[in-house]
Amino acid sequence: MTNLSVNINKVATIRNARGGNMPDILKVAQDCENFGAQGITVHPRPDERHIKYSDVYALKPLIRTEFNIEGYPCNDFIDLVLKVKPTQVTLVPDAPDAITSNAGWNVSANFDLLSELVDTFTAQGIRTSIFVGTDLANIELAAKTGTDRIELYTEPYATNYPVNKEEAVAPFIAAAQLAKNLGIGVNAGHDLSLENLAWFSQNIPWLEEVSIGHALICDALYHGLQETISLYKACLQQ
Ligand SMILES: CC(=O)[C@@H](O)[C@H](O)COP(=O)(O)O
Ligand SMILES: NCC(=O)COP(=O)(O)O
Repeated sequence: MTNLSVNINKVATIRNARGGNMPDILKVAQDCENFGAQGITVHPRPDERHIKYSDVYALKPLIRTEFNIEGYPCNDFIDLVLKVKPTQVTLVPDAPDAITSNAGWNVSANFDLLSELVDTFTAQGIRTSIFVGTDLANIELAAKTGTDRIELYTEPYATNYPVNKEEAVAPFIAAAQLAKNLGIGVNAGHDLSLENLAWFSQNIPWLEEVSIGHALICDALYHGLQETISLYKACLQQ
């Protein structure tokens, strides 16, 4: 079974637009869980333009499912994760000014950093995941850091899906198969949507988790949050 983790960054973006507390992201996170989400993902960025560090602390005691914190491992982020102790930390190599995540790690160039971080978080009982593209040598190196999982960066899949869905998913099947053979779990995320999720899931049924935010929150404008979460979960059950 593949778990759906709802990324609530975009909900915080709407809240921050007016400086008040509407929508209440703590309530939204709890409602996502009540509506069937199996996890909540947040991706705090240094400028706190959506999820704020204070949100992450406030969410921790409320989350009953899996809590996944994603982000670039600057000192403040590492400190936050060690204090909050989420279920999972996903290490993402995005620059502080990135509009959104736009690449996976070059593991070779960051091997010592990633290995040390994996050790640090593992020692605190936090599951680790490293955000990567589909390059196979890079995934082999990621496994050598001792990470529990990788998260496949699916933006290239989402872009190519409307052009040729077989070709779009092929490198992701190979990458996920290699990770499975290496004994590490596979998560996926970025630009997954109601349009492209079912095909991805059918082709990689051993996927542990998808984290989805942007498209899911956009769909919720039309379907409502409860129905939207059901629709996404249905894509994972085909
Ligand atoms: C790692 C990843 O792909 C997502 O966490 C994405 O970066 C969401 O961040 P934004 O909500 O800032 O786009
Ligand atoms: N890890 C990916 C994520 O959390 C959500 O990405 P997106 O659906 O907002 O593109």
